[in-house]
Amino acid sequence: MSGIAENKSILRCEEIEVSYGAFKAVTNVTYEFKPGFLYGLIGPNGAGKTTLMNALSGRAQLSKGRVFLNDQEITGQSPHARTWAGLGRSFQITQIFAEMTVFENLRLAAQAHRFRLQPFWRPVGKFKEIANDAERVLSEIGLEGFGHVNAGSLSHGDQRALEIGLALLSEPKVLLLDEPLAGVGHDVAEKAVELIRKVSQGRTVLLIEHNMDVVMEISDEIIVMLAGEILASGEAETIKRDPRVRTAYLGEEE
Ligand SMILES: Nc1ncnc2c1ncn2[C@@H]1O[C@H](COP(=O)(O)OP(=O)(O)OP(=O)(O)O)[C@@H](O)[C@H]1O
Repeated sequence: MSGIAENKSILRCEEIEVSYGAFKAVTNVTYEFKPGFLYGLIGPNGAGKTTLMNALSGRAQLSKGRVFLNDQEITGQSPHARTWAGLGRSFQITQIFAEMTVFENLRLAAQAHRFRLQPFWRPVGKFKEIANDAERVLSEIGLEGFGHVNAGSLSHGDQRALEIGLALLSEPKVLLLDEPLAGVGHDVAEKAVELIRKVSQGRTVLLIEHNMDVVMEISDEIIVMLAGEILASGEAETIKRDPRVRTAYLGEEE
């Protein structure tokens, strides 16, 4: 491997493959994710986007290939170990505790992170710092007024924001977002896009999103998948003009 290329990427996968029996959901994917970039991952249903994200986060087992975070090989590490190493993710399916308040949800995640960092903390400062972490993220995700509301009674859009907040509490360097706008109404989508922009400051984000306008507007680089492989990648304008993408994905003839 070239030393220069390795130093430039924060996350890298080499020739990865995920198989379900004889079916290859992801095949021969090699990619370097640069620090501070926002990547939009697109492709038709079943193209392998979520599987690729799962392969990076450790939720899908590789049948081939390797994954590196900051040049450290993480192939075979558990999702938890990867989270601790700086690879965070939020899910397509809601992960929040509906019966607990928004603040309690955040505080639990903050507590898990703090205890992992410093398991032998003195209890005196502990609760204050955990509460501060939770407050900071509450404001970062724009839910300041909702700390005491039960998470289950938040609007769908605010629940998605809370999920992003839970992921932020592990202080990820790389954040994987699987359809954070899914089911979010038009009226709040703009707010959600702003949140994604905000959380992408100073970190690398990989975003799966079906809304093409959003992806084209927000991404520094777009990765197009088709049938388990990367068909094309590049800036929005390049991708929009790519005849392979237009034919295979956007459904247009050249
Ligand atoms: N656990 C599994 N067992 C068997 N097949 C699976 C499994 N998970 C995914 N697949 C298959 O792998 C392929 C890729 O699925 P994946 O969910 O990664 O696609 P996607 O691009 O994220 O699609 P969508 O946009 O619909 O979410 C699909 O054909 C899917 O049916």
